[in-house]
Amino acid sequence: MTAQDREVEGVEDALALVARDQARAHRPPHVPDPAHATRTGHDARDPYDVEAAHDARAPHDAHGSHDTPASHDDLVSRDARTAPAQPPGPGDGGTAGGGPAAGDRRHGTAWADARAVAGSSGRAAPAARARHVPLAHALGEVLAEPLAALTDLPSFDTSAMDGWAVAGPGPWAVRTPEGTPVRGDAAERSGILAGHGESVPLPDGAAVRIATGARVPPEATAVIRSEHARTDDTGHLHAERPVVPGQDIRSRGQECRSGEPLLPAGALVTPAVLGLAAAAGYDALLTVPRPTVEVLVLGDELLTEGLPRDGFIRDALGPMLAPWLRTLGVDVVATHRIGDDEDDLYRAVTESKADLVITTGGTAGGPVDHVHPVLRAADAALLVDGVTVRPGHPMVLARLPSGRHLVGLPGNPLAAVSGLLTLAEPLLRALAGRPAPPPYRVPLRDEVQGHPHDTRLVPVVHRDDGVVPLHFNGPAMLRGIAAADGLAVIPPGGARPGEDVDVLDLPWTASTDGGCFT
Ligand SMILES: Nc1nc2c(c(=O)[nH]1)N[C@H]1C(S)=C(S)[C@@H](COP(=O)(O)OP(=O)(O)OC[C@H]3O[C@@H](n4cnc5c(N)ncnc54)[C@H](O)[C@@H]3O)O[C@H]1N2
Ligand code: MOO
Repeated sequence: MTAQDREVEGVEDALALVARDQARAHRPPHVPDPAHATRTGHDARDPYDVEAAHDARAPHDAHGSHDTPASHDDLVSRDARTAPAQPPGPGDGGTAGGGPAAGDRRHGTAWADARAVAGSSGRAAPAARARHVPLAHALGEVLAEPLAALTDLPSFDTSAMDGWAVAGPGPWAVRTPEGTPVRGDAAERSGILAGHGESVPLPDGAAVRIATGARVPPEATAVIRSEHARTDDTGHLHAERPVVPGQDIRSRGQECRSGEPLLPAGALVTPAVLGLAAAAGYDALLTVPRPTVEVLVLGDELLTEGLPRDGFIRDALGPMLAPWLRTLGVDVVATHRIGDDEDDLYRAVTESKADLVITTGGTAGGPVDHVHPVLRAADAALLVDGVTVRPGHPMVLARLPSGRHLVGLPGNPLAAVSGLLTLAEPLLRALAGRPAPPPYRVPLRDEVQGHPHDTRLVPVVHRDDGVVPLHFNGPAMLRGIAAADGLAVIPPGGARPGEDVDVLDLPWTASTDGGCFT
């Protein structure tokens, strides 16, 4: 690990903490007013107005030249929408050199199909060996077997209050836990405490001082709270309100019986699950290990610090991906920066021991775009080669001969986010044994223009009356997504105001996701 890599790790940890803190709020606190985010002068124009127009001129040629001037006529409004072109189904089993998935760069796999292929490829991966881990290390993993109670809970009849255990009707003769009559202060001090062994049975007409959490003596019929009873000089206890049999006694097995299933296999181990498991008698849990991921950031033009200069730009993906991935419950083993060198990339890909290698950049057909040549040389099977989604259409999913996976994210930063959510997230969820969050739809507040044939993923922010699409959503821009709390899935042809659209939550806004525990 280089000094730079170590520095990046530090930044990532800090961002992971920010993510965790933000997960506590339903929506991120920093989300600006969408009116501001969407309508601040002409710079806030949807950049897709330009880039989609180019794409619409040559919608079937992801890698062709885009030299036609932009025209507003090329955009497709929802009203004018015709039935979207049916892209081919997901390819599977092609190789990087050809085959059903590899060949059709002109269309690519439909967005929903690409996600399904990624998920099923993760599920089909050789099952990661579940193993027992101490409770302290199980947070954020997934149960590989149901959590069954190892004991009754509570495991004995327990006093729910500080007070007096009594048997039968009162008044009661006060005694010590051992059965000796007692009065005055001595009676107050001689009670049954939590953590003490079983005391002698309490005969009818007797009372003994008892603490919250202590074992109720056999034959006791109720517990009376200290504030609801008084003792007299003769060593008797008097209730100051009616006593209901069983009151303030937590009876053994009230919460569960030994062997009773408490949670199903596949449940995420949250802090509450750790507490329940400990209460139910567990020292260790059988869990699916977190998938491991190695991130390879490609590009000779990337700087890791300071201002962009002389054609160099800052690496936006190195600082973003590892913490984002950690919110998905994975173990990011390293983020490495690799120049535009094919041999280095080949070595890094084929020597990685991670379950998933994620590359950034180099997916297109430029002179130093080495992802496809390396996958060919590594004899990888291309499961998804291009997706009909904007941004991000050159994304790629491959399975290496070792059975490990590679996701190639396009270099444009928002395109990389699109690839992350389209391919990496469903794959990693499946590898981790985690269920996908239930899909949900929300009305769109403002119209979003569509691509004629491709799905669009557009950063949005939730408001009471629906989701508001944010501008600055071009493939190279992170300004929109940084202010967003979700990505709206815009079907080919676009969506009108009020139309329901699918929304993908960002992990730091989905507090039920479990992603904040990493
Ligand atoms: N002739 C064509 N060229 C391109 C097409 C096309 O269809 N025909 N598609 C464009 C689209 S869409 C995308 S997306 C990109 C994908 O390119 P690559 O995956 O090969 O990525 P690069 O060329 O390496 O980089 C693209 C862009 O992103 C910047 N970049 C790369 N890495 C980072 C990073 N870590 N942080 C910030 N920015 C990064 C890079 O400097 C480039 O500007 O291809 C288009 N080209
Ligand atoms: O539009 Mo590219 O697909 O920049 O992602």
